[in-house]
Amino acid sequence: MTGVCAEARTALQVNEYRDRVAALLPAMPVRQTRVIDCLGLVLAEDVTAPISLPPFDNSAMDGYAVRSVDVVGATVDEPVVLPVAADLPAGAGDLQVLQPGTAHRIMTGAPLPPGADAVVQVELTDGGTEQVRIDGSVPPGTHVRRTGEDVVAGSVVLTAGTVLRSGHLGLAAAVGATALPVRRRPRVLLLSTGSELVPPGEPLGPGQIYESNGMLLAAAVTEAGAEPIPLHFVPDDVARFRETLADHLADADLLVTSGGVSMGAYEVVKDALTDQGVEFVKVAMQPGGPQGCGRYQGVPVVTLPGNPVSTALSFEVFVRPVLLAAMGFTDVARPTARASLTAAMRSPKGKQQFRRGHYDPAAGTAVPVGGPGSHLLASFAASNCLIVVPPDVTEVAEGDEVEVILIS
Ligand SMILES: Nc1nc2c(c(=O)[nH]1)N[C@H]1C(S)=C(S)[C@@H](COP(=O)(O)OP(=O)(O)OC[C@H]3O[C@@H](n4cnc5c(N)ncnc54)[C@H](O)[C@@H]3O)O[C@H]1N2
Ligand code: MOO
Repeated sequence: MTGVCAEARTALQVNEYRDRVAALLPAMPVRQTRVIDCLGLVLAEDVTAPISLPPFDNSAMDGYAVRSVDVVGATVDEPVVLPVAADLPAGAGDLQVLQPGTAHRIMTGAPLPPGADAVVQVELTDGGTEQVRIDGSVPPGTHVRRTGEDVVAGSVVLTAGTVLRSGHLGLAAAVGATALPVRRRPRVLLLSTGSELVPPGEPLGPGQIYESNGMLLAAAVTEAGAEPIPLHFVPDDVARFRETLADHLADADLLVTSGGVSMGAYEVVKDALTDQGVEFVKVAMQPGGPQGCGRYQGVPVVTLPGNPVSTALSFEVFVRPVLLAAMGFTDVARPTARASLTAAMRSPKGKQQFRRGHYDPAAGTAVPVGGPGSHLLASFAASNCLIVVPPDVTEVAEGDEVEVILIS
């Protein structure tokens, strides 16, 4: 009992440990990055449009460019007939002036010829190519898209801090940008540990399990917008652990390991990194109690506990916010909600519990999914929220209001 009490006293609170991890990773440098590679990243500087959009007055319809005065009073019964003096497909560059009393056949997106002030859409005509019969009048400006109506050259089109979505990237391309200033994605070295691990695809021997934390973490790093460098796994062998990292540390912004951090006899991560700049601690949370962080050979390290849900949750609570902050996101927290719990739950005293659940926004309920065990990966996968039970709460009754963190 003495050890447990001592541990409870020395355990860090979730926020304290989160701050320690957060201090490890600096903001990533800003790089001009190919537009296609910027999806989901934060724009680091304002972007100014070198051109207007549209860049020139052009037609919004397939039809005929005219002077509106030339078609005043045109109707089906009393049409106006004009000679067609030019044909303007989209991309036409060499424009003749539209002479009074003539029409130019024009396609959507083609530049409006000088002298024209309106477009008659083809449906109001006989579609002629030598001359055209126009069955309706059009006021000036009809079906004309004006220069700069959308964007004026020299104006800011994308503001620093924007999280770049498809529309923003389309706009960047529309004003001719090939690269945008964004913070580089952190490169995250991932190494799992455990002599029981076997890669999926191979037969399982006695006592063996498939390695899954590496897959989960690589996907979670990608989901966060960072770049995983998966080193897969090593057995519980300190020399192998160090050798495997040796060639890759120089390329990494962060090393994330899983397993080997608890109290057993073969804690490879703890053995390899203790007194090497990494401190191992207990955090007052469940799952995810045993943790470690620091720097190994100058590289920020976060060592996650090996149980699959512990790994997943520890990444969620400690690593994901740090990656987002390093990429320039200001809002790094997941959305939360208040919900009515549909079944009673117990929680260990002094620990912040993150139970897996299903949040139903319409009903305002949180349904616990599976039990508290940190091996219950299927329950985690079936969840869309984490139900938070604060450290000072040991029992929550059915119908009690709880905080949920929305993770998907
Ligand atoms: N005497 C104590 N034992 C344990 C304590 C403790 O405080 N005292 N803490 C428990 C808690 S809580 C956790 S969490 C685990 C953390 O242990 P490790 O980080 O050392 O993890 P391992 O022992 O290596 O593995 C735990 C568990 O997870 C499985 N595992 C590990 N890596 C993977 C992987 N890459 N893919 C799939 N599954 C993995 C492993 O087989 C074990 O079943 O310690 C408790 N023990
Ligand atoms: O704290 Mo461990 O991470 O529950 O299973």
